[in-house]
Amino acid sequence: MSHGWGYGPGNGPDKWVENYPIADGPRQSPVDIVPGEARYDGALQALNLKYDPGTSKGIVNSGHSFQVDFVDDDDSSSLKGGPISGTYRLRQFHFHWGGADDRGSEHTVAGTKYAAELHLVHWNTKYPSFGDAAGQSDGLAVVGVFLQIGSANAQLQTVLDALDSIKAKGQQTTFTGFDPSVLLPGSLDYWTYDGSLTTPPLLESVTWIVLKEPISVSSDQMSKFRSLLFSAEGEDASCMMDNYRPPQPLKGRQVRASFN
Ligand SMILES: CC[C@H](C)CCC(=O)Nc1ccc(S(N)(=O)=O)cc1
Ligand SMILES: [Zn+2]
Repeated sequence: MSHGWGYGPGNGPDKWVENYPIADGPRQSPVDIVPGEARYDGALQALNLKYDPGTSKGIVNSGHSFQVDFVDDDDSSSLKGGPISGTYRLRQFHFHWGGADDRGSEHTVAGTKYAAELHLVHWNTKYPSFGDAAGQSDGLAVVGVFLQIGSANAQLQTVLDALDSIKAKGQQTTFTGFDPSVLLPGSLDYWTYDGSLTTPPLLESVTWIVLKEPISVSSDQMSKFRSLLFSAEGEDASCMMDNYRPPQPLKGRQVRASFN
């Protein structure tokens, strides 16, 4: 069996460069966002997110996270405005989280780690498909939302209630009628910078849009994330947690802020 990438001591983020040399590239993600060093850019437009619950399709345990996949045959669920030009279609959303409430996010804010981070993955419709877009410098746009420990999040709970049926790697089930807008915070203020996928193949094709305001998640809800397995049915069970890549060097990149 191939010794695929993961988050363990033998195949984790420090080892990825062996099979994915771009791991040491010039525009890798995530990064530490230092608010005092982010430059306000008045030319940045407001985010224009339009999501149609009719496009949500299913939920799957990918073995690295779990994701909700969307029908992306038209612009029903799409992102416009913000730092991007044109229309980017929603493909999927997923999360990264820690083994304890003090860690789990990929981006950090002046060194602060959040308990988890939501990624809404969109692709540029100037390219024929997600796979094509993923290989282009302006191909993807990912909206990142921090999850901060606090009161239970009822909207998030509807997603967590589906996890019992996708406990092991490769398991999936239908997940229709879900509007991901309910997972967004009140403010759409954001930081933005040019980066990459945060897991292999680590392609440098992502315009990152990280929201400043976190959403809440309770400690009990975080335990639900950790009840998933990295492993497939019949394999030695290994709990899915700490599936985050630590911050990478900025290498001269500027993080811009949409707010003052
Ligand atoms: C060509 C197909 C594509 C590269 C492989 C499948 C895929 O979608 N990967 C992916 C998506 C998002 C992130 S993140 N964590 O949001 O940066 C990381 C990895
Ligand atoms: Zn992600």
